[in-house]
Amino acid sequence: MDYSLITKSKCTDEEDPTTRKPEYDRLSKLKAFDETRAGVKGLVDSGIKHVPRMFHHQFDNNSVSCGIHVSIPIIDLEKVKQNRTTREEIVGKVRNASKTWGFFQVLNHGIPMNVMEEMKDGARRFFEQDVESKSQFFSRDYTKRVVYNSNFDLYSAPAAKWRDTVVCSMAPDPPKPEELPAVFRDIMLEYSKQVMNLGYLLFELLSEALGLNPDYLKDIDCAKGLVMLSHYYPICPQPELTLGSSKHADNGFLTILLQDNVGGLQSVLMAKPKPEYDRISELKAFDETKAGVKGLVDSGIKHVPRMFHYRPDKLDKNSSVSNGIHVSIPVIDLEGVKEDPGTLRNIVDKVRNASKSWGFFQVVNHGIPLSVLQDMKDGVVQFFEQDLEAKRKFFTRDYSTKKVAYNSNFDLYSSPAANWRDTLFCLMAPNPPMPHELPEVSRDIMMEYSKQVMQLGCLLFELLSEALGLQPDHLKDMGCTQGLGMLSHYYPACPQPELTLGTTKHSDNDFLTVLLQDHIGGLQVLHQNQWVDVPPTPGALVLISNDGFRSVEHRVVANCVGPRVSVACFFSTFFLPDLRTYGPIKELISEENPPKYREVTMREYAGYYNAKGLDGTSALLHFKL
Ligand SMILES: O=C(O)CCC(=O)C(=O)O
Ligand SMILES: [Fe+2]
Repeated sequence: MDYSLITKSKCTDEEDPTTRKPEYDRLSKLKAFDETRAGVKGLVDSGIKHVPRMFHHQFDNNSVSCGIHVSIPIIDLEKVKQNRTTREEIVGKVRNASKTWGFFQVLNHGIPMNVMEEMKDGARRFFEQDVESKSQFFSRDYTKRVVYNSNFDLYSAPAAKWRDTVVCSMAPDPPKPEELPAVFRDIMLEYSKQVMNLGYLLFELLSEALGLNPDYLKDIDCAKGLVMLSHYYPICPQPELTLGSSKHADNGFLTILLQDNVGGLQSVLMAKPKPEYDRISELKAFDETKAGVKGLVDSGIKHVPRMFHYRPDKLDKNSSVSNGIHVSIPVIDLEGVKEDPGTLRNIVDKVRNASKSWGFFQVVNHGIPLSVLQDMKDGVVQFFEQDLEAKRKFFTRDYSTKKVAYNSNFDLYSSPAANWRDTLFCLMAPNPPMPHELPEVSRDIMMEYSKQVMQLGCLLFELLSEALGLQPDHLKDMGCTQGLGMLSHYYPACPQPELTLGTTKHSDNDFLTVLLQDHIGGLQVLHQNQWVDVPPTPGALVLISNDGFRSVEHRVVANCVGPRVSVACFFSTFFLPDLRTYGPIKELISEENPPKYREVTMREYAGYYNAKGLDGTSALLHFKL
C-alpha cells in the first residue's frame, strides 16, 4: 500500500494567500486513506512517524484533568434490589449525577468481569486480524448489519479522529451469529445480552429519578434498539496533534460505555443519558420567530411544545398550599410611616419580622397612586399586544449594549426548560433610556412608574436599614438605590399549564425587588418547604428583600385564563458599570488564580461598611466581583 499519498502534503506553510487555493488537497488525501480499508491502524502498521494533516485538530486549552479538581460520580448498584431505602438512595444519586454531569459510572452493575474482559479482547482481535478479513465488513452504508471503517464522518468532519470503529446493530432484531465477524461473534451476543439487562435496570432508575413510574422509559421504547460501537485507538506518534474522539454529544437515549485500562478506568461502565430530541433546533426555531410565547398562542397551538416541558419532579404541584388556609403571608400597611415615630417603629418591627421569617412581604398604602399601577399594567399589555413588527424592533439578547430588550426567556439556550412567558427589560437607572428609546405605547407610564418605584425604594431602604439596626440612610449610602432594572412580564394563557411554569423557581439577585402583579395570580413563594400562593391583593406591591443570604425562592405557575402581567423592579448594583456587584454580594477571599469568592449577606455587608467607616463607593469596591 502506498501511504505516501496520505502522509505527504506538498504545501502546508507555503500556501499563497493571494490565490486562496485550498491549502492542500484534503479530499484526495481522505480518499486515499479511506481506500486502504485499513484504518488508522493501517497507518500505524506502515510505520508512520508523523500524524497526517487530515488528523490535525484545533484545540481549546481549557481541559481540567480529572481527579484534581473534579470527581466524576460513581454509583454502586449492588444494593439496588435490596430494599426501598437502598433503592431510593441509588435513584437519588442517579438523579444528581444526571443533572450535574449528564453521565456517571456504575459499579456492581451485574455484568461479570470475565464478560467485560472477553468483550475488550474480542474488539482487539477484530481490529488486529488481517486486513483482508476486516475489509469484508468495510463500508459506509449504515443500513448494513455490521459496518467497519475509520471515521464515520471522514468526509464531513473538519479533522479526522485517530481511531477505527466497527458498528453492529444488535436490537430490535438480533443478528444471526453468521452475520457477525467470526473473531468475536460469541462474545458480542453475550455482552449485548448483558448490556440489555443493565439497560433495563438503568431505565428503571432513570424513570424513578424523573419521578415517573419505573417502567415509564421502557414503555416508551427507550430500551428497544441497541447499537454497539467497538472502537480501536491505535498508538499515536504525535498525540498532541489529534484526538481519538472529538467533542460530541451522543444522540441515543442512553450510552453504556466500556473502556479498557489504557484510559485508566478499569472494570467500570459509564452510562450517559441524553436528550432524545433535537432541542436546540426547536429553541432556535422558536427564538427566530421573535414572537415569543404569545406568538405560539396566537398561532392557535393546543399543546405546549416540548422545550417548555418541565421534569415532573421540578413542578411539584402537590406541595403547594393555598394561602389563607394554613398560613397568612405578611401585608404591611405603610400608612402614616412619615407622620409619627410610633407608627414608624411599629412598621420597622413588621419589616424586620417579615424579612426574617419570610424574606418577603407585601405593602399597601405605599404612596404609588392606584391609577399609576393600573396604567403600568395596561402599558405592559399594550406593549405585548401591539403588532408584531413594532414589538420585534426591540427584540434582542444583547443586554450589554442595549438598555431596552424584548425577548422570551433570557436564558432560553441554557435553562433545562423554557418559561411560558415573554419579557421586556429596561434599564431605568443609573442611566435611564431617552424617552424615544422606549416603546412608544408604554414609554410615558414606564418613566412615571419607575420614578415612583424609585421613591418607594428610598423609603423601603430606610425601613430595611432601621430593621437591620443601622442608620436610616445606610443602605442608600451604600448604593442600593443607584441601579434599577425593570422587567415587564407577559404570561399568555397556557393550553396545558400542568406541563410548564411561567417563571422557574429562583431567588432574585438584587438588594430588593418591587413587584407589581395583576389579578390573575400564580406567584408562589417557598416557605418552610412549601409553595405558598401570594394572592393578588388590590393595590399591593410585593417586596422581595435580600437582607439575608439569599432572597426567598419564588416562582410563577402557568395559568389557563391569562394573559397575566407583572412588573418586577430590581434594585441592584449589577447595572452600575463600575460597581458590577450582583447580590448576593461576593467577597474576594483569595487572590489565587482563579480568585475565590465567598457570598456574603447584606447584613455582613452593612457591618463591614460600618466597621471600616468607608463611604458607600469604597465599600462596594471592596466587594466588587
Ligand atoms: O411575575 C412575577 O410575579 C414574578 C417575576 C419574577 O420573579 C422575576 O422577574 O424575578
Ligand atoms: Fe423573581
